[in-house]
Amino acid sequence: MTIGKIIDGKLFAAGLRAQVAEGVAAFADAAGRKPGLAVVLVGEDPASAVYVRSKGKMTVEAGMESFEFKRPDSIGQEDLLDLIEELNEDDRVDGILVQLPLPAHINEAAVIAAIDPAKDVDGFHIANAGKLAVGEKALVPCTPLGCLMLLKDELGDLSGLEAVVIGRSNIVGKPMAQLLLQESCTVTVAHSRTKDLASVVHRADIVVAAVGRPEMVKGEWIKPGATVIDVGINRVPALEEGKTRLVGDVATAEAISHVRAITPVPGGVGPMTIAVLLRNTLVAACARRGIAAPDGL
Ligand SMILES: NC(=O)C1=CN([C@@H]2O[C@H](COP(=O)(O)OP(=O)(O)OC[C@H]3O[C@@H](n4cnc5c(N)ncnc54)[C@H](OP(=O)(O)O)[C@@H]3O)[C@@H](O)[C@H]2O)C=CC1
Ligand SMILES: Nc1nc(=O)c2c([nH]1)NC[C@@H]1CN(c3ccc(C(=O)N[C@@H](CCC(=O)O)C(=O)O)cc3)C=[N+]21
Ligand SMILES: [Mg+2]
Repeated sequence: MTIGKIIDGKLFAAGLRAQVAEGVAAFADAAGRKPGLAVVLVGEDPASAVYVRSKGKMTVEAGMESFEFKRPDSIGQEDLLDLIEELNEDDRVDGILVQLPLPAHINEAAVIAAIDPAKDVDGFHIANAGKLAVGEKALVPCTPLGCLMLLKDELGDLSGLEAVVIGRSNIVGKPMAQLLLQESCTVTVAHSRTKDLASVVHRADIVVAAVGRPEMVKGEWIKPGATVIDVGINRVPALEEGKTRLVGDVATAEAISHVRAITPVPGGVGPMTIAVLLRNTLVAACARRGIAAPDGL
């Protein structure tokens, strides 16, 4: 039995952040100011608050300006749209991220549509999603772009490979499929209505699991030698009373003996998402100022 490689997303992300920091310094020299990222958090969800704090810390560590806006659950849609309008007009702000999900009384699509596409560092605006779909230069969603970077680092050229993406959300599954298609993979997108998911997954040289179901993808589903990217972040009860732990969408302990390589949870895709967010903020800042973005980002 061979054991596959564990892809160190945390290490790769640290390298990317260091590269971004160099680009940030060059931008600041040329523009006379730092790139700025505004993060908007609505409500009190403790997990979201943790992510936002960690994003803010890493933004500052990369040499960028971090602006945080916390608003109560009770905020009205109009007030939220007014805040976004202010951020659109603020020249110190190059990137705007509105933490999702939003409370049920707020129309998420309307909020995303209000963000200036040039500042849409999540790549969720229809203008960016459309550009990605037709192959034009766009701000690309952070999580799938981070997954693609890990895949290219592990596999090199992806062309001709069978890729199966499990999940079809606008923020992970769909843009992931677009990116893999652009790399000339043969792409299948599976979802909750897919029949016989196990056999669909068994065709794949590349599996990207973005479902939100703890350890749903079983080891024996994986074709021997496939590369597996586990996007899932699921909090489950730990052995110790009252504690929780994070697991992905893949049963990693089983899968490890089938794969060529696999991302762990934690320490895989999650840190890449934040590093790519900083990368996108630098790219957006450069584009807004007409400054060339550093190569190889
Ligand atoms: N690491 C990171 O940085 C990030 C991690 N995540 C994590 O990734 C996971 C997915 O996130 P997201 O895309 O937002 O989730 P969504 O809930 O928006 O989408 C989940 C997708 O999985 C599909 N699905 C649900 N059940 C099954 C099933 N039994 N078999 C096959 N497909 C199924 C759904 O199908 P259908 O469309 O038919 O309902 C849907 O397309 C979550 O665990 C989330 O926490 C998300 C963002 C960033
Ligand atoms: N507008 C918007 N953009 C997002 O990109 C966005 C969002 N909303 N809402 C929530 C999801 C989730 N997400 C994660 C980012 C980092 C980790 C991450 O760093 N995870 C660590 C572990 C963190 C922990 O221990 O809890 C890891 O996997 O190693 C996870 C999840 C971004 N999201
Ligand atoms: Mg909503």
